[in-house]
Amino acid sequence: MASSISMSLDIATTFFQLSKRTPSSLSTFSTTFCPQIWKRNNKSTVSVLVNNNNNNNSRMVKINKNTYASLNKHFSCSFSASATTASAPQTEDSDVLTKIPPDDRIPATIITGFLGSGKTTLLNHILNEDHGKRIAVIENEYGEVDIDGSLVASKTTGAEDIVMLNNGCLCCTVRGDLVRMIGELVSKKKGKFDHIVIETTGLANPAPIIQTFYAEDQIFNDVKLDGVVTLVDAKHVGFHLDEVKPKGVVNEAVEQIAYADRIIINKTDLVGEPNVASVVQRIRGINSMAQLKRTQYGKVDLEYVLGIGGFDLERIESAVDTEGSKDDHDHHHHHDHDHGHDHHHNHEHEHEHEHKHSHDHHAHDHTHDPGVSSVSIVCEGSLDLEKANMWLGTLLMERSEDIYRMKGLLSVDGMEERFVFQGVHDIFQGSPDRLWQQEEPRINKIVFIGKNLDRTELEKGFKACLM
Ligand SMILES: Nc1nc2c(ncn2[C@@H]2O[C@H](COP(=O)(O)OP(=O)(O)OP(=O)(O)O)[C@@H](O)[C@H]2O)c(=O)[nH]1
Repeated sequence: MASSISMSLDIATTFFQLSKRTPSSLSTFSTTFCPQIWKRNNKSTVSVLVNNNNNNNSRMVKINKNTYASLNKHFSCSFSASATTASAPQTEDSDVLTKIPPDDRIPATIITGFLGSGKTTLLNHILNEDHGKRIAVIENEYGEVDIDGSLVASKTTGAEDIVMLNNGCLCCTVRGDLVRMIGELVSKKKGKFDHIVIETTGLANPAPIIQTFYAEDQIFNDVKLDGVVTLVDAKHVGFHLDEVKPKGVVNEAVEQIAYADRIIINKTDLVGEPNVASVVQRIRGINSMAQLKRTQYGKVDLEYVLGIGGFDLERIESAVDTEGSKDDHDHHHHHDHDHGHDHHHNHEHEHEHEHKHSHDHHAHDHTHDPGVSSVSIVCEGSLDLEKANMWLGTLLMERSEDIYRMKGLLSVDGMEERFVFQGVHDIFQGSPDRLWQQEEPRINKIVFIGKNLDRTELEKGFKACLM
């Protein structure tokens, strides 16, 4: 074990290893954010927020340009890092370390989806189901009259349900309101509810809402993001996805799918199976990580939408493991695959075979795809720590705007535990988790979802880090 401990300490000095942020009293410090020089206390865990944009994160510190000059030429970025005492501190003499401490914060689910896709219908379904959970609802209505609010309110039966309303779009004008609302909920009603559900407007881009959960200490310490659920209107989604936006303007329908942990293809009563199959195919091209379900009137099991753990490091494995094959409609897929196959469907069934080698035969070629897509890398072997640090660090600095979400499970040379990580743009969380078993093949798995992803380049970068 001694070697493991010294390795842990060694790795702890690096960017790669320093990033599990746990809720607690946050202490903030400035850092040059340099893997080689930054040391952490072994009894603390740390998260890193790499910030490329002008978000007004109060913990932002300027990077020391000289230190990082060799790593990155584009030095407009600033960085912040926060150290916090882990709730399950590691001790130097403990044999088996609890790497990922328990998290008892209140879970929050974001329900998103284009206008009319069925968000309120789903919300009502959630509130009316007999699940024993006390749910606080934050409703975001864009416009003067909060029609959605009254719809929800009229159907809300549980006394603990709290309906909160506001005007403006959560993703732009009212982020501050969201922070305040959650803050108020927590301070005034803590203990009176078990889950927060936030329904966004149909035009919301989920990214800033997701980031709010990490950027604001006030929220981060009490509430954890459980997952993003995206409703898709089976009939109209194709039209929305195709909509060409002016340069620099996001296509919300694409964004909402890209950030999702769970996708609900709703209104399947309005279209035939071939249409649904093609919708599935398009969605898979954007987001191959999310689970997918087809429904009518948002009728899904509540476990599908609540308690997802989409941002939990403990659940990375299940996210990257079955990546690409998580459609509730397997039967139809096999059917489509047999008769009307194309490379997208192949993709959904080929991961099993690809574990022994990297994705040279990856059926889903997104190379130079200017749109939003998914790229996965599955490859056996162990990574050179320094190279991997450099690769991921550089990638985050240069491409964080384009990388919407990423999840990974890595084997690092000399490290006895698996390293798991997840990221949303400039937010990166990582931690060692369980030990590799003796006979277990050391397979690395990474999934990226983002814009302008070049699979060949990503694979090349990854492979260059292998021992
Ligand atoms: N046919 C059909 N209609 C549905 C289904 N689900 C919801 N609807 C109807 O679609 C309309 C829009 O549903 P909402 O739940 O209000 O959709 P929303 O996403 O909250 O809409 P916005 O708040 O405008 O973004 C309502 O009239 C629903 O009754 C479905 O599966 N099939």
